Amino acid sequence: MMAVHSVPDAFTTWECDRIVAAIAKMPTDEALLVGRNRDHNLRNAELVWMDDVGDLSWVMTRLIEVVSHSNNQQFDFDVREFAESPQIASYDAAKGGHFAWHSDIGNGPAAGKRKLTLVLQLSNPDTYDGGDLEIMPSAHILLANRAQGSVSVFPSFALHQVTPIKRGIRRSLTVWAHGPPFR
Ligand SMILES: O=C(O)CCC(=O)C(=O)O
Ligand SMILES: [Fe+2]
Repeated sequence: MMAVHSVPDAFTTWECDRIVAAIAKMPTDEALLVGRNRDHNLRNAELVWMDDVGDLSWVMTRLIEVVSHSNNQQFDFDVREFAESPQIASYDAAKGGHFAWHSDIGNGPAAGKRKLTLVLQLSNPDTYDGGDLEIMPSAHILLANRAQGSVSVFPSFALHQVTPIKRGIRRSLTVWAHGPPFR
């Protein structure tokens, strides 16, 4: 069954705060969508690519462990590499932050090989309203754990969205695991 694999305490709140502090100094890109379209009806967020930030290699090490464990526990997909930098997104209520229903499998050389999507909740859920990550791995919509430090892993083809944020700022880290196309 293609559900969502949830890891409640993948990172501590202290670790999440360290990641947010490291990216706070970086200039942001306006969110580019799969296929590099800009469409604020679909997504409004600001992005930092983790590979552009100074030493966060400990984060990548942990992300690889979590994805490997989730894949072994639940998916058993043929995943072989992390072909793209993790992305840290900020959704700001003051800017209409959201991301409408989409799948992460795109047309580019890397986006076309996405097999698993991992999302880490970087923000304390008491500091924002809305901004829910909803995932539809089958006919039902699942609400991702909002707890800071929790991780949700799901097939990259599954539709998912971030509902409009109503108060505050929500930050998330997304990383994809890649492999040969499904067949
Ligand atoms: O911010 C999130 O929770 C999801 C991000 C996302 O879906 C993506 O970057 O493709
Ligand atoms: Fe996505």
